[in-house]
Amino acid sequence: MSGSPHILLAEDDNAVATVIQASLEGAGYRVALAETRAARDAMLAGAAYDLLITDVVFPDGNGFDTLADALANTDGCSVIVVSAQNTLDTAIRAARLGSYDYLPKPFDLDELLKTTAAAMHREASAAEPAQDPDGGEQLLIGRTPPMQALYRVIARLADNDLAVLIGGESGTGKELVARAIHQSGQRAQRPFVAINMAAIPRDLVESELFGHERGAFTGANARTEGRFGQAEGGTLFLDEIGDMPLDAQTRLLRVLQSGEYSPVGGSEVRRSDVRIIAASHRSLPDLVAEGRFREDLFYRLNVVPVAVPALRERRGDIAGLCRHFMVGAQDRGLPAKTISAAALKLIERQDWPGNVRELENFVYRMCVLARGDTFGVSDVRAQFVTATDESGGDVDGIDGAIAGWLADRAPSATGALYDDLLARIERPLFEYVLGETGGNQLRAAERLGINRNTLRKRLARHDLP
Ligand SMILES: Nc1ncnc2c1ncn2[C@@H]1O[C@H](COP(=O)(O)OP(=O)(O)OP(=O)(O)O)[C@@H](O)[C@H]1O
Repeated sequence: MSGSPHILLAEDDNAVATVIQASLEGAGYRVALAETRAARDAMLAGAAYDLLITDVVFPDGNGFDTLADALANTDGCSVIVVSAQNTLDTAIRAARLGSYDYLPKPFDLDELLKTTAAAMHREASAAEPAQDPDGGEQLLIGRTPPMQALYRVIARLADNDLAVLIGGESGTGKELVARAIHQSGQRAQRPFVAINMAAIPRDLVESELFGHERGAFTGANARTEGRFGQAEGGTLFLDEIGDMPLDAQTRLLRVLQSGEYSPVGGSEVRRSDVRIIAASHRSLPDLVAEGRFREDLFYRLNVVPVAVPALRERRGDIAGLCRHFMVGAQDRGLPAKTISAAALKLIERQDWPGNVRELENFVYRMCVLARGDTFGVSDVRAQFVTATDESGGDVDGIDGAIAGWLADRAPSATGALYDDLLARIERPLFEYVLGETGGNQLRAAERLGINRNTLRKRLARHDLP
């Protein structure tokens, strides 16, 4: 076995280490084990490994803090980071350290084996360890697999200037993703400038983007700097790019190709150094097919497509987002509240067609309107009813009502749920049908499809006439 690749596995949890070690050895690798950060760093200095698979949180400190130094002494050892700290910051720190990949825990052993095999065969040039940044403010909340996938893409975009096109439904967080790409990259200290194409009158788009000289058009009383100028050295975020008029698209394409632009009404040529991130909630290929978006501009912007998942595809993030927005509510001067576990379950079942923005507004509304310090199921349901009335659609329906009823009950309560729920449903059902038949029990029984005597007995049980 001495010729097979040698892996150092740094993992303080014995059970996890045993499983990973067995799986790697089963695939033919030699595996050495380090249970602390200090042991890991000492072993890296003392022997040559082809690959380090390392956890992040160790009893003797954060595994990232010493990793760059420890790797500097190795002969280009590849790294796979495995961590339960599933934040964007972890993905970015892993990428910055030149790690081959980052696997959020829990992960699939097959996935680890695939990543290990790929890391063994990768090009040596991919291993340039970069500076390890300090963890910044956490912008994006979410730890579900779709968010992990998104973090990995963002981390890979941090150290280059490739154009990015962000897709995703309205309110999913596209602008936040653009900010995260900016903040985690080398332009972080330079401006991030956002412009929403849908919000600018057609005639003003070019002057908004490139600025104008005094007197360039009626009303241009002073010289202004456009967004390209404001974003110089940083990132320009073009939101709702699908709404950009065709002539402005042509101009933008020219600027992206040449790296130069002139203000409207001016002849001075300026060089531009901005990273372009565009976003659209509409499908740009569809707009291209309809002749409303230039195909060449689409390809220029779509160098790296990034898809932001809808909230209903990551319901597991809803609780964390709710807590995040409840803290945010206090920053906005709204009352501090907590939320019951049952109410959270109800919120998690919603579809949230307006995505995170709708959830955020919902939480703020609850903070203002709910009585008491804790939102309960009834508070949440009352707000859903309001939302249904506002949208004219069925937000929750009978499934939601049953979920809410169940959520009010202790999970350990057993034995009577079925009868209790039927009794709860029977009363309004009977009342409604008897109302329709003017109190005629025979016709009500026919409509209900049950025996008249059965109906009579049940009515007596509910004290209904
Ligand atoms: N993952 C997230 N963590 C925390 N807040 C989020 C997250 N995603 C979205 N938000 C919040 O939801 C709101 C909407 O996000 P954002 O404006 O980025 O969405 P968008 O996809 O750009 O929307 P639109 O398509 O309408 O422009 C913002 O207040 C943002 O802060």
